[in-house]
Amino acid sequence: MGSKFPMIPIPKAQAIVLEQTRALGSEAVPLQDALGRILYAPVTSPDSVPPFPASVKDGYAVVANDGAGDFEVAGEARAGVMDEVQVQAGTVAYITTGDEVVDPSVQELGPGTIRDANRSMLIAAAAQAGYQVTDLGIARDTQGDVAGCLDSAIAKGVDVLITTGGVSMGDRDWVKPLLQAKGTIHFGRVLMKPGKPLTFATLELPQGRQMLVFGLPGNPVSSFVCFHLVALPALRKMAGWASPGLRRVHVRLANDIKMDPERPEYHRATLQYSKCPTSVPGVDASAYGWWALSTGKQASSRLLSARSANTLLEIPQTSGVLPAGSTVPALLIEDLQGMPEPHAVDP
Ligand SMILES: Nc1nc2c(c(=O)[nH]1)N[C@H]1C(S)=C(S)[C@@H](COP(=O)(O)OP(=O)(O)OC[C@H]3O[C@@H](n4cnc5c(N)ncnc54)[C@H](O)[C@@H]3O)O[C@H]1N2
Ligand code: MOO
Repeated sequence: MGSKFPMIPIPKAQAIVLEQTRALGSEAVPLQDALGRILYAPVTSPDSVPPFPASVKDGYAVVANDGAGDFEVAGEARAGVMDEVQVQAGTVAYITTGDEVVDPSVQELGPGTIRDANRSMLIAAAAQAGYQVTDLGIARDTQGDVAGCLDSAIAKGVDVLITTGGVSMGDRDWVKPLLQAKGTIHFGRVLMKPGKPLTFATLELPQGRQMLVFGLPGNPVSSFVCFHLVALPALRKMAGWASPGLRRVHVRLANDIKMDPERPEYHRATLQYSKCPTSVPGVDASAYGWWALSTGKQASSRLLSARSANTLLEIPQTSGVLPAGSTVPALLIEDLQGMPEPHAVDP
């Protein structure tokens, strides 16, 4: 029997998620924990900048009243008179599911077990977005264990819960049935590769609050792609970003890419500014440009396809091959500080 959830396109899934995501008021965090967070309200400095005559160095002088002004979080320490700052509120928790999944620190893998690749990856990705994630451990594939972990997220009153695994069609895939019993599933299948069984639900919490739940597929790459495409924009909106979607640029392919007639693919690639890093017919080998180099085989179990990936190429759902040299839309998932240096391909 097929899934009862309609397959929806990714832009629709993203729109549903953002519609359900609210800004949540403010919380105080120590200044040093405010990296990546958005100020809840403007902060005004009582001091002039610079706070003493330094015109030789700085090239200007101000009177005290001219020096006051609003600061982003990065400038907050200079704004002064505080060791805490009010930022947009929001809490996040994470649960791995799977009988076969074990803590990565185990010395030797037993038969039929696999180290948990998703937990550290997703907790780190949420940390990059400014959230310290509560780790709720590993739930076994039993109704009781998954329900127990969901209940502890509810008891903690977290605003966002991210889970991996247990969202497909097996009789031990408990995430969807439990979310349906405890809340509302907004979608349970998305037309995307990888990540088809991606699930999004909302659960009502006391005092009119709600918890957003992202049931990401267990395959490590599927969870990585789904996190960036669907959960990250929600975290950004909750954090106060006015425009929380991934930034799209247009780049040229350095490799041929085979397309899939069944699903649009989010192909992991490294975007770099360089001469063309491969030999592409008709391309001037001495000219610089923005090139996307595929990370190789894109199987959803091959986490190496995420290594060095700073972009997801939006490969259309159709048959045939997109030849190297074609221009494609690309979603940025990292800053570009780590991209290969141009001179690395131009000694
Ligand atoms: N009848 C159907 N079966 C499946 C469908 C379908 O449409 N109909 N879709 C397939 C697709 S596509 C995906 S993606 C998977 C996702 O299923 P689950 O979310 O239930 O994932 P699991 O079965 O729990 O795990 C999949 C795979 O990944 C490994 N895994 C899981 N968690 C981790 C982890 N934390 N660290 C490392 N590896 C992990 C797990 O061992 C499995 O090998 O469903 C298909 N099935
Ligand atoms: O949609 Mo699944 O993520 O292809 O393996």
